[in-house]
Amino acid sequence: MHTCTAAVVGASGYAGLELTRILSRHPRVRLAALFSDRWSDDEAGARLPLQGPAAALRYRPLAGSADVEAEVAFLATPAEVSLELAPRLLARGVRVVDLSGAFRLGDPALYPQWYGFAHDQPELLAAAPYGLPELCRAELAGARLVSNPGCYATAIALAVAPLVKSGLCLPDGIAVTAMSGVSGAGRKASEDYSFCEVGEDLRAYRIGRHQHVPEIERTVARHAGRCGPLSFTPVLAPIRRGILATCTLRLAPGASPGELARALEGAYAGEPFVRVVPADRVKVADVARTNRCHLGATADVRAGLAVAVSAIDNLVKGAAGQAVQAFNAAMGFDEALGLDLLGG
Ligand SMILES: NC(=O)C1=CN([C@@H]2O[C@H](COP(=O)(O)OP(=O)(O)OC[C@H]3O[C@@H](n4cnc5c(N)ncnc54)[C@H](OP(=O)(O)O)[C@@H]3O)[C@@H](O)[C@H]2O)C=CC1
Ligand SMILES: CC(=O)N[C@@H](CCC(=O)OP(=O)(O)O)C(=O)O
Repeated sequence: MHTCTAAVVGASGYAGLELTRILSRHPRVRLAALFSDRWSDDEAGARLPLQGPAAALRYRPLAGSADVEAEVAFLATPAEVSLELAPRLLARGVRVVDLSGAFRLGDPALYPQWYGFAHDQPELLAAAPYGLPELCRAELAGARLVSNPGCYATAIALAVAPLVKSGLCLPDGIAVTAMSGVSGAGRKASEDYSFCEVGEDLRAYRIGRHQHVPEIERTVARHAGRCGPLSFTPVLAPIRRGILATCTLRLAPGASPGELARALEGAYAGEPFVRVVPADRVKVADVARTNRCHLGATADVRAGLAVAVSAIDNLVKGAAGQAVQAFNAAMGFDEALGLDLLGG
């Protein structure tokens, strides 16, 4: 049975740590290299409670990552860093799963506005399959470059896309508010994310201009045929991890409340990581440290609106777990390999 050698770049970050944990226990993966500048030469076992051979690996500086001797590299790096690394690694025959937004939007013209940099890899951008297996599985088999979805985008697209596709909700006028734990911002040492600023507080940010807006619109449109401009308000919440997204959609004429939950159940029947539950039972605590998304929908008939609620762990289904799920799909492995130990 083939065992795939893997490297994690950005291994000292929150997503990189989670990837290291998951990959160190993946039955078809051997972790071969961990790249981190700040932890260069430290033993992985001294930073994380790892078991097995992964504990003896030493972090290596990112400068040497052109020499990645692994079949697959997981890039848990900022988007500009991934944009530079991915083509170099692909040219050396290394398969790449990128956790950043560098390859998510399809169109290079969108990058200056939403990510603040110009994109110089239009061919890779056009060709990179989107690593959200529940909605884009067909693209993933054999992929050499996987573009892993954003955390908010995962929670929101999984809730919204089937409701629009079913015709029960309209593609225009969708509005979403989603709260995220602070780990969503990465290991930033800035005042805004310090304990005293974040603790016991809630605040909205980047209203209507968050980088996941075009990603969500693209994913819903590809799955459901159309998605009008979507309004998104992210909110920073005083928890470590987890996202709760509340999505409001206009009900189509004649759509009945009971049909909404049935549309979600039909869309995700047989999916190991998506559970449909009553909308007021969707809880971050139930998905924390797992690769699951819990979601539900109900109708506010008086207002003519559907309300869909979705919860994920931003570091697992929103980042590292999803990356491993998409990697499994690309390799032809069972999608749950290495992820089942995180909790069923
Ligand atoms: N946190 C989350 O919930 C999610 C994150 N993502 C994406 O995954 C990627 C990693 O995120 P996350 O782990 O949160 O980020 P962190 O900030 O926690 O970690 C990023 C890591 O990348 C390395 N790095 C390499 N080059 C640079 C650079 N120029 N500037 C800063 N860091 C650099 C750093 O390691 P070192 O200094 O040791 O080399 C750092 O630890 C990002 O693209 C992020 O947008 C996606 C979905 C969810
Ligand atoms: C709380 C918080 O700050 N969250 C991050 C989510 C980052 C993410 O998912 O990633 P990409 O940068 O890869 O799109 C944000 O809003 O930017």
